Formats: sequence, structure tokens, C-alpha cells
Amino acid sequence: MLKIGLTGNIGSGKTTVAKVFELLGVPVFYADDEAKKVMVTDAILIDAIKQTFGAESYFADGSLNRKYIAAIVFNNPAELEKLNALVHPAVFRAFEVLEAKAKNAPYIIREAAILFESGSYKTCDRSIIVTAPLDKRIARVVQRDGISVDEVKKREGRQMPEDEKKKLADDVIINDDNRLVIPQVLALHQKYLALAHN
Ligand SMILES: CC(C)(COP(=O)(O)OP(=O)(O)OC[C@H]1O[C@@H](n2cnc3c(N)ncnc32)[C@H](O)[C@@H]1O)[C@@H](O)C(=O)NCCC(=O)NCCS
Ligand SMILES: Nc1ncnc2c1ncn2[C@@H]1O[C@H](COP(=O)(O)OP(=O)(O)OP(=O)(O)O)[C@@H](O)[C@H]1O
Repeated sequence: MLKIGLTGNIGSGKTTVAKVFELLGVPVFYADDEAKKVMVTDAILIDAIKQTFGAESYFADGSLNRKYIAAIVFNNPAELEKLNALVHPAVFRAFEVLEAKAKNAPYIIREAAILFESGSYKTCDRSIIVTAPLDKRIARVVQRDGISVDEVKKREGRQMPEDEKKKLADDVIINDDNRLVIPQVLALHQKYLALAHN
């Protein structure tokens, strides 16, 4: 089973691309979803987050105070590093369990916003980056999440620049509204099936 990492900077469309792979029957695992799950279910992790960022990190019903944490970590790289160091090992473990269940698939996709920043691309056989111009990405996220242009720029500023990621990635999907995405995904699907069967 091949492991393919799928990434892209904020608003690039990586989740949209991942959904197309899912439609083709490819098992897709989302780091973001796993992070959201473990941050409210893993008692040791919850405790560590409260110790590090304060009890306000969680609401009384046990849900994560996302706005509170986002305000801390996206304004301070050292704080983001602390959060990543707490959350990412738990996400990695969750992936291992999920991927073991999909071992009969020719290939699986691991979707992660920070595949390159976290180094987890090294545990994949190949990687894809989804790209789009910054102004398009900002407009998409403002529309999707209702957050300000400044907030999107702050998050983008915490991610490795797209150009650097392009150098590290094996494959690129261009999602700039000028090129169709589905044919690009289909071409990669054929390529990965061929690689998996060789
Ligand atoms: C800080 C948190 C609470 C903010 O939550 P919020 O609902 O506002 O944002 P959401 O999780 O939907 O993320 C939106 C986008 O922000 C960017 N982003 C999120 N986490 C990170 C990160 N650690 N580093 C850089 N960018 C990030 C990504 O482009 C992501 O798709 C949340 O992002 C979080 O818990 N992040 C740490 C876990 C993590 O790294 N998740 C992302 C991939 S593993
Ligand atoms: N080609 C496109 N044309 C128009 N809208 C698009 C296109 N691709 C993605 N979008 C929209 O842009 C928004 C961002 O896409 P998506 O959520 O897939 O990006 P992402 O890379 O996963 O973002 P994030 O890092 O913020 O999670 C979504 O609302 C999505 O529907």
C-alpha cells in the first residue's frame, strides 16, 4: 500500500481535492479531523493543553475553545510550536491505526495542512501539493469561514511558502480556477495505481 501525502497552504483546495480521491474509492485520512477528535477525547492531551494554554482552552461542556487557542498560537510561533508538539504525535498515532485497517487498498491519501512543516511527508511514499494564488486562497477562506483577510494572512504566514513546498512535492495539482481539478486528480489516480501494481 502506497502512502500519498496531500497538502496545500490555507485555502488551496486540498480538502476539495481529497474529496475527489474519496469519490474514486481511495481511503483518505484527514489530519485536521483527527486533530479535532484527539483534542477532545485524549485525556492526557487535554490535560497538557490546559496546563500549557490555561483552563480557558476548553468550555465547560468539554469542547475546544478554538477562537481562544487560535488567538494565542497564530500570534506567536513559539506557542504554535508548543501546540503542534502536543497534538501531532497523537494525530500520527491515530493515522497509524486507521491506515492499518486500509492495508488492502492500492494506495491511501493522508491529507494534512502541515505535511512538510511537521516532517510527516517523510513517512509517505509520495506527496502532492495543491496550489492556488494567494489572493484566491484568501478570498475562499474569508468566504468559507467568515474570518478577516488579516487572520487568513496570519495563518498563511505560519506555513511554509508555497514555492518551497513545490520543490519538496512529487506532484502538483493547480487549483487556480483556470484549470479543471478532476482531470488532474484522475491522471494522478492512474499513476498511483500503476505504481502500486508494480
Ligand atoms: C488552532 C486551532 C484550534 C484553530 O481552530 P480553527 O477552527 O480556527 O481552524 P481550523 O482547525 O479549521 O484550521 C484552519 C486552517 O488553519 C491552518 N492551520 C491549522 N493548524 C495549523 C498549524 N498547526 N500550523 C499552521 N497552520 C495551521 C490550516 O490551513 C487549516 O486548514 C486549530 O487549528 C488547531 O487545533 N490546530 C492545531 C492542530 C493542527 O495542527 N491541525 C491542522 C493539521 S494537523
Ligand atoms: N476551484 C475552486 N473554485 C471555487 N471554489 C473552490 C475551488 N477549490 C476550492 N474552493 C472552495 O474554497 C474553499 C477552500 O477549499 P478547501 O476547504 O478545500 O481548502 P483547504 O486547502 O482544505 O483549506 P484550509 O487549509 O483552510 O483547510 C472551500 O470553501 C472550497 O469549496
